[in-house]
Amino acid sequence: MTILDKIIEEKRVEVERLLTQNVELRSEALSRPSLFKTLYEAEHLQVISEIKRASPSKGLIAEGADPVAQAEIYVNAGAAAISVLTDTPFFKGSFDDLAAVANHVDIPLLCKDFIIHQVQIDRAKHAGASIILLIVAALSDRELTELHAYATASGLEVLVEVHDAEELQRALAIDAKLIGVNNRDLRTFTVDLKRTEEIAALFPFHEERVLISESGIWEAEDAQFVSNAGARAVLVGESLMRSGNVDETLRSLQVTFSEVVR
Ligand SMILES: O=P(O)(O)OC[C@@H](O)[C@@H](O)c1c[nH]c2ccccc12
Repeated sequence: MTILDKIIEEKRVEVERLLTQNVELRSEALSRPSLFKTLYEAEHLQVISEIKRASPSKGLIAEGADPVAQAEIYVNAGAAAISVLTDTPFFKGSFDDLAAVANHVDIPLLCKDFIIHQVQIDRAKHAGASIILLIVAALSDRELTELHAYATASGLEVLVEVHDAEELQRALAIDAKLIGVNNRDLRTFTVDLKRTEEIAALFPFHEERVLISESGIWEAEDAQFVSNAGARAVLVGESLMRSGNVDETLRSLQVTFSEVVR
């Protein structure tokens, strides 16, 4: 059993609990700018900055981090959006972290979790997120289609995460606009930025879609590599959480675009 299977198993328990507890998850209409628009109109590589306390591959990263203080640094350093991990058992995040950040920043906000049921989408929106993540590898075609439609109808944007050519086709089949390549294999934890290059070679850049490169971005050179391949944004967690100068690290990643996306 892979770690992804274990996480999904845990999510099924979480969903059962949410459904039986009948938690009140109605929420107001959203008022955050569109991430798609922000990225599509950008003039240089954009950074989606993540609040990440721990991960199954790295263990503790920054357990005691203050998500609000971290988010404020991200905003001031020009982050296009903020991602907050909300899974507790494996990532030590929470919906309290997400809600706290939501109350302090007004840029696009991603609820980073393993979504397998609509009730999790309601919960993400309730906590103040404007974007949810759907991981193609964790979902059947039917689940992917239904959850994508449900989130979109709820007024949320959806980042659809892929790892190979077949998953890219599944993302395109549901007309995903924001497509993320995870450079980390969620089954083996191997990180390879060439994943972005491979997917970019198959990506329909002439259509109104945005390619985002996720994971394993540490320095400007990494950012430039995926930017040259055609990414409009990077999703960065660990290097920002560990940085002694978050502002400087984040600014250094906002490199120039390649011709591919112009
Ligand atoms: O810490 P990194 O290597 O910069 O990675 C950030 C982000 O891409 C990673 O946290 C991530 C990408 N997709 C995910 C899906 C679930 C959990 C986490 C992730």
